[in-house]
Amino acid sequence: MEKTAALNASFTSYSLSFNKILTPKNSMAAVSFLASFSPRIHSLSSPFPSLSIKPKRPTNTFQVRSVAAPTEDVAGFDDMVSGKQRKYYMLGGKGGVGKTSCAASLAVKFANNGHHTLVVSTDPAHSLSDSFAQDLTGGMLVPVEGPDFPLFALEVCGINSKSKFPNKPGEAREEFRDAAKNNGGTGVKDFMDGMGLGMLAEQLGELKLGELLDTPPPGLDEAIAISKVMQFLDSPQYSKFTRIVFDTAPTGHTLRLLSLPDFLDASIGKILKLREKIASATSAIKSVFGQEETRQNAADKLEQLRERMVKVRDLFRDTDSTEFVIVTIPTVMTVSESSRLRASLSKENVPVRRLIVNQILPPSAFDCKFCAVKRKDQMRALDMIRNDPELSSLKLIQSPLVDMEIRGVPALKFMGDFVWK
Ligand SMILES: Nc1ncnc2c1ncn2[C@@H]1O[C@H](COP(=O)(O)OP(=O)(O)OP(=O)(O)O)[C@@H](O)[C@H]1O
Repeated sequence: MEKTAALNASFTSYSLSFNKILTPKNSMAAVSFLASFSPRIHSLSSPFPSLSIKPKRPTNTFQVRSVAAPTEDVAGFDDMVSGKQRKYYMLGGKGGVGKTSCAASLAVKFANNGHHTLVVSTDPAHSLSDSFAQDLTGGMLVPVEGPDFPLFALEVCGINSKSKFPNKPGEAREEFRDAAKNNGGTGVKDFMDGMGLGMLAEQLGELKLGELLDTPPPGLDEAIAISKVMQFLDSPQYSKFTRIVFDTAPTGHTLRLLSLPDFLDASIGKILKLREKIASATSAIKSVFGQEETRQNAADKLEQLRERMVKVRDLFRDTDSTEFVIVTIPTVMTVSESSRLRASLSKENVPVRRLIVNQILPPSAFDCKFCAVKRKDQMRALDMIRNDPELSSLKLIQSPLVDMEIRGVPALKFMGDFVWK
């Protein structure tokens, strides 16, 4: 009872703070612009109930159909929300394009449609707390206040986080470092160099172990975080979650994360094989590796790590339960990167169906010089999408640049209503 009252009070205060940002004047402008974007905007509930939503068609309107013609019909939000079997949505793209806002708005919409939802940030630089305007730090499940149905958030593996959650990056790295070191890391290489065992040392060198240990492959933290979240999700306590939304790290990390299992597969396999060889070489070298039991533990740890990475890769490839949504903005550079991301995801067999083009300039009858140039630029980028072999087949979701920061549950609901249709 107390909790409900607290939730309501908090929701009201969020609504109030949102209303403070959205003045009746700019809200009206935003709403009529949104109405011009799609006929379905009629159903959008304005943060100002007294304002009616009148669709009008300003001069500079982008036509969805003229931008991209998907080769296959991709179902809309109705399909994303239907069914109680668990589904995963990963949102990714270049830094700053609006991944977190889109992920958070999707999570709010799932929760408001009756799904127990979990939104997870695996981006080492989290912004879920900022996006929801609530403190969601701590590396544990935190209830998000505001949505109609339970929504939980989890920020994992922030580089500087003081997380209590057992997968902060320090631990992820230590886990990897320990496992690899016990199986023939740089210490062993130096030792063998000193003993004149050049050939074996060379073989170790080939594995680039020093590099691996000093700078663990980018994407490792995120991969370990995702794999641990998956471990939790297998437990009964988490079985209630039917929609899991991942706010992933910027493109580069995601790509490396996808190639990581293969990389680790090869490296770990080699490390384990080499360990056997070296272990039987001399008892002096054997002593470097410690007791048999310790070696076995370390070997098991490495093997577990490899298995978990493979699970993460399999999750990304599961067409029935998973979808990767690319978020971009209409600039040539960002669209080019999105195209490369799509190509890499296709190569890894990761299902992608939708492309969100965020921050499109609102239509206006009177453009200033700056806006006119900007609009032309955006048109060029949208044209690129239409002609891009990787992107043109995706369902295009156009999301307008709004004149306020998307922050807090009411704002995210507002955004969700025009992005997720
Ligand atoms: N359509 C939009 N209109 C106006 N502001 C937006 C829009 N989309 C996102 N923003 C704002 O842009 C900023 C960056 O958004 P967000 O944090 O969602 O991006 P991101 O891709 O997750 O960034 P990062 O890669 O740094 O995590 C935020 O201040 C957000 O409120």
